[in-house]
Amino acid sequence: MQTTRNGDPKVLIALDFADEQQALALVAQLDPAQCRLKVGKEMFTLFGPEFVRTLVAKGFDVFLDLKFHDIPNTVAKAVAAAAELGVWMVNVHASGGSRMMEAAKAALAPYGDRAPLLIAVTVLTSMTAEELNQTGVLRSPAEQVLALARLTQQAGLDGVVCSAQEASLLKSELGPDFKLVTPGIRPAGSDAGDQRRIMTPELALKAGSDYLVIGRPITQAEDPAAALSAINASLHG
Ligand SMILES: O=c1ccn([C@@H]2O[C@H](COP(=O)(O)O)[C@@H](O)[C@H]2O)c(=O)[nH]1
Repeated sequence: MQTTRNGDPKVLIALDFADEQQALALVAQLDPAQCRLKVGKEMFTLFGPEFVRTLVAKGFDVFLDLKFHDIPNTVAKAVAAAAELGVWMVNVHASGGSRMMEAAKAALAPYGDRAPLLIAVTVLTSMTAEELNQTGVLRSPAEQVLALARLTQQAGLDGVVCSAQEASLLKSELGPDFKLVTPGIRPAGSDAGDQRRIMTPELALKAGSDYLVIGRPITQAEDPAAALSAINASLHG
């Protein structure tokens, strides 16, 4: 598993921008010891691997959030390509199944200590119980998250993406070392937007989240660096 030069900042800032220069202007105000960065589908599709390499070269730990979901051979090759970029974390969808997750894990073995953390998405934090039911899953979000997290742990991955609302359940069922990465984080008073299973940063950390994914509450703030500092202060307080 990749060792990091930056300590262990808890906040992963979701860089969801259509304009690369706007994203880089924000990054210029940030310190790799205070946050990590997440690159998702929008920026990767627009600006490709070179954008990821730029962030890595600036000394940031990068979570490449492309949520791979495909046949085992394809996903294995995709996570190996992510490892080549030098990212700190990469993810797949747990609903791709055990064989797919095991293939992804095996593809990272040659990277040894340089391998990124490999985690799996359970139930998207934007989904309600009703929306989950519409996909044919009749369990509650918490039950489905736990079932997929167990499958992920059995496949040998490092952790899952879930909402902070499931964090205490997962920590008690799966143990302290299994990493919980939680989007849907909203400081008190901020707009939920399309997120549904949300929690404040302080409560998420107390509930057992290892890493908090925070996008718009920081990136759309009048002063993003100040918004990050306030969140970090609330976590240490
Ligand atoms: O279940 C999930 C998985 C991924 N995400 C991603 O996290 C960020 C959240 O951004 P906000 O602006 O804080 O809502 C975004 O990039 C999503 O693609 C998620 O929200 N939920």
